[in-house]
Amino acid sequence: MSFSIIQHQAHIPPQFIWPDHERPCPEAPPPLDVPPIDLGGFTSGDPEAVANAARLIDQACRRHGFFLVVNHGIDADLIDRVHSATDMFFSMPAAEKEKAMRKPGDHCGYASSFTGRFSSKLPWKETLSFRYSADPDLPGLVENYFSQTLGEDYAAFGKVLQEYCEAMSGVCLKVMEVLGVSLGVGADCFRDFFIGNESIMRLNYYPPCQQPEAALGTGPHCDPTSLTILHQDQVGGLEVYVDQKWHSIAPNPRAFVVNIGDTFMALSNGIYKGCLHRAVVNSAAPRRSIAFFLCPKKDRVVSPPQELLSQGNYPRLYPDFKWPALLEFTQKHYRSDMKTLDAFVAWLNSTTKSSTTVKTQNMIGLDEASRYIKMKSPRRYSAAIAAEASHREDILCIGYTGAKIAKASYSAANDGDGSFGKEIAKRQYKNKSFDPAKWWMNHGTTSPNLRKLAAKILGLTCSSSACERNWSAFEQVHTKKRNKLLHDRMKDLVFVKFNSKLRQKRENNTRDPIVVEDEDDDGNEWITGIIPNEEGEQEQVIDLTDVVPGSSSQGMPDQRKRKRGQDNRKKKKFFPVLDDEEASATSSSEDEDDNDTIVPSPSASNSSSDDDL
Ligand SMILES: C=C1C[C@]23C[C@H]1CC[C@H]2[C@]1(C)CCC[C@@](C)(C(=O)O)[C@H]1[C@@H]3C(=O)O
Ligand SMILES: O=C(O)CCC(=O)C(=O)O
Ligand SMILES: [Fe+2]
Repeated sequence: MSFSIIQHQAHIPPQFIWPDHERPCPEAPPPLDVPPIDLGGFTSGDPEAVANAARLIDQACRRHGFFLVVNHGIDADLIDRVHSATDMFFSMPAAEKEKAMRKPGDHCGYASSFTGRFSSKLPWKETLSFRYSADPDLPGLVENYFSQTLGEDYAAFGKVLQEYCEAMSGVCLKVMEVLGVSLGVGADCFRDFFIGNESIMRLNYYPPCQQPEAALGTGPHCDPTSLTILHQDQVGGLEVYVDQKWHSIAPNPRAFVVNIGDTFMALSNGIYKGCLHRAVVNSAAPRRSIAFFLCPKKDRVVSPPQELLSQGNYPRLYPDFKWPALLEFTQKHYRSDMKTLDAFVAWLNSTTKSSTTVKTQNMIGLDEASRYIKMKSPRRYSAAIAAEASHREDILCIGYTGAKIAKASYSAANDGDGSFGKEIAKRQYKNKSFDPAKWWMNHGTTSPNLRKLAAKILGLTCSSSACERNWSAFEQVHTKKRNKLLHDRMKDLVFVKFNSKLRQKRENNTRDPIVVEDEDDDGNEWITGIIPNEEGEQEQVIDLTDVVPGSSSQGMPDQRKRKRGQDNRKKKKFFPVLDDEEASATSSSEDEDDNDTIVPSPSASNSSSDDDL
């Protein structure tokens, strides 16, 4: 679909028509008050200029993430040459532009109206995107792209854009210094993170549209990248959504419009925000904007600096990730909008459950939480680690909530708040073996709601091993051949088996817990009460009446003799619990059972899948 045709049509194709609630405002929106950051002043090192720049950028980024950069030092002539080159490219015949056609799943190349990419709400624009790398080992990446993709006739075009990208990379690093100072982590912190950045340059061309009230040049979105440096021409059309309404950002040829992207929002642990913005079109004149999207090197892990977290900006809002994963998500799985980062995190969690391609070291809010927990309370730490190991948001939240509770109790106990401040509360808090749930039940009266929550969460078992052992006992009772036991009987058998083993362990306390004994249970004689002795003839039944609740002597199988092969396994106490008919029912299959491999006692290796946790 070529704009050279549709841009003159009174009625635009339906795919370009946006739903009413997303259409441009009928009236021109009010201008957004974006502070001009004097980059030259900051760079001069003048304390007042530095402080002023940091203050203004902090205010803007905590609110909407947009600001202007002035006194940036970029040659106005260079900017003009880029706009001219942009005009030249988009005025070429479609066939020429299509030599650089974007390939599906790739963010580079020429795209027109995005017909091949989205089925509705198509943006009214043509774009040309390409990679830039600040890596000194990759000089001239932009220049080469143009020569190789469009031919040597475009070498000069590529040279201009290469020079512009290098200038943009420099401006970004300077802005990162200001952001570092404003967040109190130092000028080098974020700057160093983006050294050698592998960024994206995009030329936007918005043709005139005969139904501008129903179309959008670029739909509402937050940039998934780290920082965007945008230079728009004098036509205007950029709008930002702040305080529940759209605002315009007036063109200013001497200023770059800069905004925080999702990746930097994650880097700042949500302190600085990416913001919803869009581009509207008009029926009279084409509009151009040039966007440089700063992205970190592909191997950089996007994780807030420790200095930020130790300042108490905690818990973690986003897990660790690498930019290529987010980029792939926007190119192959999700159309960037205002929820891209949240959708990405959910996607990340689901993919990390099935693969380890993405480091799962920091799940949602947990890494710092579990570090805190470990420092304060090993038991809570184990809850968090179990949660982390389980990849389960609900348990993750417990881990994270556990940390908050740990933090609350720690500060309360130390600040001497109410019931928390009693000597016994402090003493028991310092006692690491004291049960945290009991601590809260004893001393949480000052905050009853938190006490209830704490008791629930800190009282949770943080591992499933007890359940696993029980399920293993179940597997030894319910076999493929003994599968007709009634539900209650089944429960009783598992109860007796599980507890008889516990009793054996307790009685047989000489057992070295390290040595894993061959804990076979002799083909389940414990169920029928038929126990082979050393010679294999004498069979003996032990009356359970006083041991197993609900069993009755008449239910006990009487003595039966049965020839057995020499059985030199250790004689063990087992408790017959089947009544006669069931015993006979199983005894016929019992012989078959004998050739079942004896199921080993539940082992730690019985790892459960996530689903079981
Ligand atoms: C990584 C990117 C994806 C987009 C280009 C860069 C940064 C901004 C993204 C985008 C412009 C946000 C709005 C939707 C989008 C599809 C577009 O209109 O072009 C986005 C870009 C893209 O996915 O190509
Ligand atoms: O063209 C504009 O003014 C904004 C474009 C934009 O937001 C983008 O390309 O991400
Ligand atoms: Fe954008």
